[in-house]
Amino acid sequence: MTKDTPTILKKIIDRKFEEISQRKKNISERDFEQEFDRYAPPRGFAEAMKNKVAAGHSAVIAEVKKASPSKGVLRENFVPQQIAESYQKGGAACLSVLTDRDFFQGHEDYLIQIRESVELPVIRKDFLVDSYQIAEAKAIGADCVLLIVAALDDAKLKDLHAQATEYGMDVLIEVHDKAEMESALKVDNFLIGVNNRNLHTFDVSLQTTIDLKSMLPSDRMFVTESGIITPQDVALMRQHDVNAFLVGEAFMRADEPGEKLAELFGAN
Ligand SMILES: O=P(O)(O)OC[C@@H](O)[C@@H](O)c1c[nH]c2ccccc12
Repeated sequence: MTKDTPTILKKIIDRKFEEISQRKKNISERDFEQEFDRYAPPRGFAEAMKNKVAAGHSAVIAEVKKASPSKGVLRENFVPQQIAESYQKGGAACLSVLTDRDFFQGHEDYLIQIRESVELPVIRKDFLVDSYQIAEAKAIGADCVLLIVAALDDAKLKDLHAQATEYGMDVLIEVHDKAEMESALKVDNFLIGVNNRNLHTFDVSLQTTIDLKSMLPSDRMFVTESGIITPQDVALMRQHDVNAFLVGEAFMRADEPGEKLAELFGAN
């Protein structure tokens, strides 16, 4: 890959800006504001994570994701509410719902449906780069939003974080390397996710978590994200004192996603 080759992340973000400008023609940020109370009150996402850990369990964010750019379709039999109910039974702390349509075959409606069918807090998983999308997340009932440092400069990260917080949502700030971790730590936020997948190349290595773990002050929660597939992966993360996880693929490929969750994490 040369310096000028557009990375996967860059392609996704270019498309996001197009999507946002199209959506703005139909619905304004003001329109979203009218909807803010529809799904109130927000469910404490960070609180649910903390409670699991305080009770001596792993805190698992279980992801509802039909497809990904690197793996294609992960699950043919995709019924969002069924998956969410299965996760709730299996002991998930929180749910993650992909809303990106073009690359992950997600939808905002999945988040709405899921939040109506379970009691768990839900994060809107998307590539959020504009205040419009934060307002949209609030309007569809998201309890938390993902902010990806690789997609934002420091000023934008700070602004979107402030906006989400003002709306009463929690934030998961995602990083992949030391420089991004430094940016993330400039923001006063509890949940810091380390994505083991490089969003430019989509290569995955759990070593990313191991390398960045010591940078996080103990008053924050470290969430390891992506590439957790086997009991050995879980054991390796626990050896490094990581007890919060974000898992998608391993669950989505299982017939009963929640049973797979209980099998991978239940022993603890
Ligand atoms: O399916 P996996 O490898 O268990 O990964 C889940 C989650 O971490 C991954 O979907 C993810 C992490 N950060 C993202 C940002 C955008 C889209 C997706 C993601």
